[in-house]
Amino acid sequence: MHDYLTDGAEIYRRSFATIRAESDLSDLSGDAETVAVRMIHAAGQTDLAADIRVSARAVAAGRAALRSGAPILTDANMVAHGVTRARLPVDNEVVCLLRDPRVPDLAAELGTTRSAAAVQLWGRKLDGAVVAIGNAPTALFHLLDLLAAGAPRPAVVVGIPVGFIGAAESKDALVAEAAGLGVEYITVLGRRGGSAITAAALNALAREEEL
Ligand SMILES: C/C1=C2N=C(/C=C3N=C(/C(C)=C4\N[C@@](C)([C@@H]5N=C1[C@](C)(CCC(=O)O)[C@H]5CC(=O)O)[C@@](C)(CC(=O)O)[C@@H]4CCC(=O)O)[C@@](C)(CC(=O)O)[C@@H]\3CCC(=O)O)C(C)(C)[C@@H]/2CCC(=O)O
Repeated sequence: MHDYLTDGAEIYRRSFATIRAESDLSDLSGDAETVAVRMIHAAGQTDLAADIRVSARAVAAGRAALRSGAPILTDANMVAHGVTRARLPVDNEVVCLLRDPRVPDLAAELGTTRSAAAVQLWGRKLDGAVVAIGNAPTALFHLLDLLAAGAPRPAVVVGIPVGFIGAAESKDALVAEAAGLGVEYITVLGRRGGSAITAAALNALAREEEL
């Protein structure tokens, strides 16, 4: 028999104590810190803190949007499935259009990925929404292009795509362009990111709690 911890609450307690002991969270404000802690928890990497960037009003804007019933728009089904529905304040709609039947033709027409084409289909739903891009760099680039062209403003962009091709660049563009576009953001600079970290950030926005 292996000797290991089986009490879920105690696993969480020790986990968050370890994160707080090993992470330098000093650059993050109070509400950003609680979101960052959940992101670090999902990544299992305490040095993630150094790369996390949260714009000044991102957490407040995201929480207010969710309380007022805004939808969550995601690039990947993995992000959508990671949202803990019980944490959502008003049973907010969680939307991923990647499997919409219009997507393959639209992607071919636009000459881009299915992930980016699905973003195009968000349309007016973008207005005041909580956007979460956790997988596809092309989805984040396409969103920034749509916003620059005058698309409705989401309340916050949780933009944390992962990978080697375009991920760091798309997140640098988000940070550089957000103020000019009038959007709040939560991101992780560099190659790291992904659906789990993004879903964790959404779950932290969905319910305020001290960890
Ligand atoms: C280039 C792509 C990347 N995908 C990565 C990592 C993961 N992707 C997984 C899965 C299951 C999916 N990835 C797609 C989004 C698919 N991935 C791509 C694209 C080819 C292009 C996106 C882009 O570059 O912006 C993309 C297909 C598209 O046309 O948009 C997915 C839709 C593919 C599919 O199954 O059809 C699918 C998402 C399904 C869903 O959740 O809805 C992985 C689980 C990989 C695997 O299956 O082994 C993994 C998940 C990572 C995560 O945490 O989300 C990268 C690394 C992001 C990479 C982009 C950058 C790079 O460096 O290559």
